[in-house]
Amino acid sequence: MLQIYRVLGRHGFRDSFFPLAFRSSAALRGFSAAIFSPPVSSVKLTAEQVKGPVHLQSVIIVPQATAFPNAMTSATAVLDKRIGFLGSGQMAEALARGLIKRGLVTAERIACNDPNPVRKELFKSFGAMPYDSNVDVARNADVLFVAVKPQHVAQVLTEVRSVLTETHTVVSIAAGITVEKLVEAAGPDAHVVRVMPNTPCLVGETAAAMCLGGKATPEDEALVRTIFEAVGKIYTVDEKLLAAVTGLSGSGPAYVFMMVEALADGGVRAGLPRDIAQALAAQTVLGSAKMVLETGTHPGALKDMVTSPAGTTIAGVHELEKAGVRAAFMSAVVAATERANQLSKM
Ligand SMILES: NC(=O)C1=CN([C@@H]2O[C@H](COP(=O)(O)OP(=O)(O)OC[C@H]3O[C@@H](n4cnc5c(N)ncnc54)[C@H](O)[C@@H]3O)[C@@H](O)[C@H]2O)C=CC1
Ligand SMILES: O=C(O)[C@@H]1CCC=N1
Repeated sequence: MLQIYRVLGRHGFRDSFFPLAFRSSAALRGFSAAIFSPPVSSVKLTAEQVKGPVHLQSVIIVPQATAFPNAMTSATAVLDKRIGFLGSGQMAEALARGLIKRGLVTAERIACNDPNPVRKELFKSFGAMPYDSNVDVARNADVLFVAVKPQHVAQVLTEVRSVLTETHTVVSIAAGITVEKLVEAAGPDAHVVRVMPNTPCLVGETAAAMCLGGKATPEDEALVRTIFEAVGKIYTVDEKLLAAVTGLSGSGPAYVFMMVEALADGGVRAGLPRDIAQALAAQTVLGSAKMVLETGTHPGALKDMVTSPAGTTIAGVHELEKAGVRAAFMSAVVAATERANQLSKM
């Protein structure tokens, strides 16, 4: 029977479970702060918990209070890798800040470059290390995020190609740039992972998907998973599905922000003060999303639970249906998906 050890949570850590094989393996080097309980072999593990040690091959657990006295949320691990950003724009900032906030990396282990000095100053302001060239970033990073606009991806990868080694994991977040193009620019030996994240990684709630390319290994995949699971959720998909991911979750925050803004406007129109209307709108979206995720109940059934016969909600729902709101959301996802497909052909 699989023997399970429990690593007791300390200083805000969640308890973790490890199969016996990992108790003495290299994967646990550095777990000096962890306390092992007696084996608890009867414990029921979720698939995620069993996968845990695999993800932890490149991390070291330390007590959060020692490592990150100012961390805003509890972290389970510190990544033993340096992170680099080629391009320090909106998405790079959201990811960098999210990773720091979650305590996965310390800011000084984040390298970045950008031709815009304002962006470099901004990264410097939260403790990251700006460099003068993309090559310098690559030399000072193990995980190298390509976070420029799609049309600049080939150029920046070609620039750093000569300094890439097999220890680099190159992660492109560019919409529509295929792994084939990434490998063409980075070289056939590059460990390439293509990810489509979204900006809520800033608050630890990204919805992302990835696929592997070039010489990328399961270790690269596990590493990228560790990074994105620190700031939300990530799924591995076939590359052909990444355009749809881009149309749904990559672009999706914009649709939801528009919805929150419009709901708040409706509240103001109905007489609420702006600040209360906006807070109620955002909290309603948050709570409803949580109900979908945590209950596993179909959203249609959850909607039915709100709509009383001849009540208020059905009157509102009727207006949404008359305006074609469902078709509008579907069309938005499809249009953004088509645009992502266009980008990959350019
Ligand atoms: N913004 C979003 O919500 C999401 C963006 N993405 C992808 O992330 C990538 C970046 O998007 P954003 O952050 O929104 O764009 P952005 O325009 O905010 O950031 C791109 C940055 O790259 C810099 N840059 C341009 N040429 C460069 C070079 N040669 N070397 C280094 N830096 C250079 C620009 O100065 C800019 O600051 C895009 O490929 C996009 O498809 C993916 C998912 C979501
Ligand atoms: O609008 C864009 O092209 C990027 C990709 C996904 C979200 N923003």
